[in-house]
Amino acid sequence: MTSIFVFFKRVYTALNPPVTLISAQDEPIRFGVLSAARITPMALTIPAKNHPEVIVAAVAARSLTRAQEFAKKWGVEKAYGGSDAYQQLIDDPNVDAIYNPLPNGLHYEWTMKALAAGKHVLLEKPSADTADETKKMFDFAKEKGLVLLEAGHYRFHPLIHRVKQIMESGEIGAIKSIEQIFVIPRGVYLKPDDIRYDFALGGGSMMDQGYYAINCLRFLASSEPTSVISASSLPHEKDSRVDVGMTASLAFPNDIIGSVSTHLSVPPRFGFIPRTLPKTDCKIIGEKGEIFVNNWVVPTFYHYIEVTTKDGDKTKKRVEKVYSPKDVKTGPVNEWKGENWWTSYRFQLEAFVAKLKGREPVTWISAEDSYANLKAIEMVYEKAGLPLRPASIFQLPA
Ligand SMILES: NC(=O)C1=CN([C@@H]2O[C@H](COP(=O)(O)OP(=O)(O)OC[C@H]3O[C@@H](n4cnc5c(N)ncnc54)[C@H](OP(=O)(O)O)[C@@H]3O)[C@@H](O)[C@H]2O)C=CC1
Ligand SMILES: O=C1OC[C@@H](O)[C@H](O)[C@H]1O
Repeated sequence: MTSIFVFFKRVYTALNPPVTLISAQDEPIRFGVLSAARITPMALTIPAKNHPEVIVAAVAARSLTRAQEFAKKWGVEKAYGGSDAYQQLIDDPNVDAIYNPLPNGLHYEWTMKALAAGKHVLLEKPSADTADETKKMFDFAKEKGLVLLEAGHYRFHPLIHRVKQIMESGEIGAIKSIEQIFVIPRGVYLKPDDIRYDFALGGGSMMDQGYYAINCLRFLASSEPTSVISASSLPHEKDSRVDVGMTASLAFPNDIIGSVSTHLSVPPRFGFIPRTLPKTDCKIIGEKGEIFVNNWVVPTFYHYIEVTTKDGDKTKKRVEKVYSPKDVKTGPVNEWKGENWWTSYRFQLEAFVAKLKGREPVTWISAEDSYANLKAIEMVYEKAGLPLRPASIFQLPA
């Protein structure tokens, strides 16, 4: 009974966090949002309510009505609409940082434009359609002295750091394999015309759930894949370049095999029993045991880590949950700021603002890391015989 109450309280507070007054000592960071994308409330406007140094100052959408509705619903001060709205937002002198949740294929163009206008950027994952574009954006941000962060939010939540800590403790012995499954049920979240099914916009399951699966493999293996052993895609019926699903197996240093399985549209069981929830599981197999992690992508709602170790004939099992940094008993994560209801997006916002303010964020996703993730995604596409997502034709004016 207590745990059901704790669950509801945590989820309710994550979605309705206490509103924090803007700090009087410091200038707040004023965000502008490119588009009225569905992810924005979760990734920015809700966490911003609770951040004492963040104001969501403006939103731009292709339709003014849509921008105004979004602004009204989420308490955003200003709305820009129309064909020039994105540029107007970027040029707004009251905006310090841009949140870019446009379709993947537009990430490069609008991030480059925002950086050119002197704005910091919190950029949705994956950074761009190609590794080459990713490098160009991060190089440009460095040249301009601006902060650019790929919004790989799960990496800012303490859960995945605890998983890595268990692996590194040697408890399950040398790591042999890491398996990632991230699949979402048909019809519940994505309509047939979703941006994820559009090749020109950088669609495909490897770009979407594959971003996380590959990222988590690389993070937990603490290395880059040396080759893709096999990769097989489930093609979209209207455009075979778009992978509705992908399974791939990758070789990592130290004889670790990583595997990913992604799907944008898992059919109902037996063709008629609907599935409702996405599945995000990770299984790490070591020489002396296993770690199973359920729901590491959005852990605040619910998750568990199950550690199984073998000692001769005896098998020991234990379950851990890491909602707050304090749940990690030893090591630097214990010192992180955060509550059990903080979402991965709230932790991410904390880090992004810290970086902008010249403080040291507790953790970060580097330019090299963002590049390497796209590179690994490209290796999978190549092995599967699919073309890379199209590079943007946008070029910054000289
Ligand atoms: N971090 C996370 O947990 C998540 C991240 N994402 C990432 O965020 C991004 C957006 O995803 P999501 O919110 O699901 O997407 P949506 O389709 O809801 O939003 C995309 C926005 O892009 C704008 N847009 C501009 N040009 C086009 C175009 N040609 N076609 C379609 N839309 C266009 C639209 O803006 P307008 O309002 O101006 O019409 C639309 O609101 C993706 O990169 C995705 O990978 C997505 C979900 C979760
Ligand atoms: O980033 C994401 O996280 C959750 C998924 O369901 C979604 O498709 C993806 O874009």
